[in-house]
Amino acid sequence: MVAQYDKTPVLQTKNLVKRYGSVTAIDHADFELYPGEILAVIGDNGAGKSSLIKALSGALIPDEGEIFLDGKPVSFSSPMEARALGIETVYQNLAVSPALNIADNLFLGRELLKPGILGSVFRMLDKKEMEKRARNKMAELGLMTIQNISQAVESLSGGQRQGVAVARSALFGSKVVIMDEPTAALGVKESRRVLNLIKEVRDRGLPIILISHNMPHVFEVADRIHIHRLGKRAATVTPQTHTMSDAVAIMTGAMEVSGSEEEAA
Ligand SMILES: Nc1ncnc2c1ncn2[C@@H]1O[C@H](COP(=O)(O)OP(=O)(O)OP(=O)(O)O)[C@@H](O)[C@H]1O
Repeated sequence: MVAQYDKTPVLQTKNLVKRYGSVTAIDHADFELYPGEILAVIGDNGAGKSSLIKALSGALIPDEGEIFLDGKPVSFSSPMEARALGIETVYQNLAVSPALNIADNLFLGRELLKPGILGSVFRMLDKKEMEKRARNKMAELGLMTIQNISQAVESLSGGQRQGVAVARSALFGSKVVIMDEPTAALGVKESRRVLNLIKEVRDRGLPIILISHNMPHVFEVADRIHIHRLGKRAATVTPQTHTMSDAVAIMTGAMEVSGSEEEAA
């Protein structure tokens, strides 16, 4: 799917504010994610990226401002509410439960029950159906180098584990997938696989917000790059119009971006 910048943003914020005492973590931040794109969010430590992502995923309730999903105002008071609306977040650390198998991980917290009375009254899990759907999703995303869906996740490599987390988000994220530093703990080869997977998810129609400190990764996969500084967007650039050093300069305040450039980007 090609990014559609003439459409209504899938996810948008206007004038979002979050204060922690005297610290303003989100300072009237605007943000837009368009259909079909990978939008990277970058910024220096403490710029407010996590706070923004938490607001978008229901983990933080903003003090002011608005969030729009498909153009409609929304508010979430918990990550569960954001998930129910199709916003799925893959956190770096809480990606998977090692002791569980792949299928169980994919359906963790959203287990399918058997049809009829076995499910509705006896709450029996539909293991076969979950395994079938898990296998299909993993195959669809090119992850079936992992042969055995009932293999414990602790026996997988870091990249494969991240793959399971990405597959889970693709399975349930109906509108948006947010990925927080998905390659941070991975080696070169594994990072490559996960980056390809991220592109695959985008190409299948789910827009992605990618938070990363890894500039080469950002510049490789992002369609646009939202640069966050001092609690708000300093600029939105693309890998075609700006270099990595431009992005770092904007991030640190060494390069000023005029209002019109910000608007045009
Ligand atoms: N729960 C909190 N209580 C108090 N201050 C907070 C809290 N969470 C974030 N902050 C402050 O808000 C500001 C933005 O933090 P945030 O974690 O959003 O930045 P970040 O860009 O994600 O940083 P990093 O890249 O280091 O993770 C920082 O000054 C931080 O100290």
